[in-house]
Amino acid sequence: VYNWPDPLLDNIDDQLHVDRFTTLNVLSRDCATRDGTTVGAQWLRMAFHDFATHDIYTGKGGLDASIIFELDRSQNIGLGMRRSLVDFLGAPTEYVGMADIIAMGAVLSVVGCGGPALPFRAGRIDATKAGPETVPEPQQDLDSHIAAFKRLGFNKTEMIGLLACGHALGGVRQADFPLIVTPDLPVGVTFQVPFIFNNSIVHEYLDSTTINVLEVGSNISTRSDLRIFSSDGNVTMNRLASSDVFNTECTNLIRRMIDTVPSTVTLTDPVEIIDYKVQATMLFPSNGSLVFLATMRIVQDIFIAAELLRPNRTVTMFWKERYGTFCPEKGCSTEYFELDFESASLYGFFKGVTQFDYHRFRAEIDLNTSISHFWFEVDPKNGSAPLIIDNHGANYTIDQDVLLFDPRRSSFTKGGSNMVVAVKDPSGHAAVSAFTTISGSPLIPWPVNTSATTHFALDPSHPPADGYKFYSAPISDRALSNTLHATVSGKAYSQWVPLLTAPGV
Ligand code: HEM
Repeated sequence: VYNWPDPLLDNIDDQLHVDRFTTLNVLSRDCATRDGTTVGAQWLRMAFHDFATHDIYTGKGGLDASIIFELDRSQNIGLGMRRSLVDFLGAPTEYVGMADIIAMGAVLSVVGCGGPALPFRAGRIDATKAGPETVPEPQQDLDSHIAAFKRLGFNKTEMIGLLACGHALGGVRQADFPLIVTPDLPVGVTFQVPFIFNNSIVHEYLDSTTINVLEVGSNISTRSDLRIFSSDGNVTMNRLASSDVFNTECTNLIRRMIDTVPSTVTLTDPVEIIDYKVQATMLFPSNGSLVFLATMRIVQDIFIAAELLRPNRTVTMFWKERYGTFCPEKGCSTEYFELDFESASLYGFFKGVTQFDYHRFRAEIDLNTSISHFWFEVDPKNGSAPLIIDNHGANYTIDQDVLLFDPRRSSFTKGGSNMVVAVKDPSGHAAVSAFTTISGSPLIPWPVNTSATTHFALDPSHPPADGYKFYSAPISDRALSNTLHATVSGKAYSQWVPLLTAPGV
């Protein structure tokens, strides 16, 4: 169960289900073509090669993004690898690793090309170095492939299935494999004719109409698909000729592939859409009060402007004081000031959600009594009882009001931002820093995120106000997210800042 705050599940939920949250949904949509193949094919191959370093005997390797350190190997040749990493570059955060994004790429590639919506688990941990050189290669013989897949945790039947599922997308490029795609063949040879995820690969194999060079290429030693597909007398391929069986088995096999992680890693349960989700919270001092911003996202299963569908529904935010008494017994409250909505991703559609309604709240909080926790009441005004949304009874707790990101005093320019932080600190000598996750690295030639720690200084252009002192520091425009840290009067505080602005700032 998701409980707020949970930066990992929070972000994965958005990436998977909210169409415009990430470019990955947009890139993978309609099985978009690129480089003579499809974006989805490039992503799925990437996931396979990352997984292919696993070893069931040692429990090491698997979906761990070690591929980032393995790109110079001949077994990972291909433009698609680097292209995929560039696609994925902006998607990880301090809490979401590249390995989760590579796995998500496989899920989005299948669904984006018309295949089933695979369950997605989160929590993979990124490797810090290369894994073994163990990706199966087309010139190897059948016994080597059986042994390689056994080491990956897949028996012969499962190997045939996973290969048929994987080679439903994409093909072999002459530029990458000139000895396989020989000059008598077209420059790019696809594994199956339609550019969609279905079992044509199986039918074209069974009725000998295939153009897959790994089956019928003139170089016999690299006909690895043929050797594998025929290795059990076609029992598996005949079974996969049913498209229902193909979809069910591919769901299971590709899911197992992307869930193959080092034995030290524990994945979450499959990520489901969060029905009522608190987002974009910010608390900061402004003109004699504390401003508190929050968004309540509610899922919808009908695509229609929220006002038309729910003319009477009210959504109210409540909160209680941190110190003393100020609010009425049932809490201080406010209505939302804005309602907008976003379309669900294709993957979200598969889970029955079409759109998300965003109720934006902006509360003026009494400076002296501050805020300790908040919750919501959703009244459908249709005769059914109002619903209390309170983080499954635990309330949405604001753990401190000492160290706060101040979006109004911060300024954002093209070259980055001047981040201003408010600290309730009588001494004026707090040690304030930000741990920043940065997209890309100037030091390494492949796309990988890095991190940096920035130290803040008291900012004379923002004089003390409302009991707070203001510290500032420049933050790179490539910052993906920041976590603030401060030690005030010997006590450590931290605050995660995934967003630099929010509706209502
Ligand atoms: C014995 C096992 C396998 C061998 C020898 C093999 C070999 C190959 C080769 C030579 C290519 C061409 C790459 C290029 O031209 O750049 C390719 C492409 C591809 N492979 Fe495999 N593969 C194997 C298993 C798998 C598996 C298990 C999957 C996924 C589940 C997979 C997914 C893909 C995809 C999606 C492509 C197309 C990439 C594109 O079009 O950009 N392969 N494979």
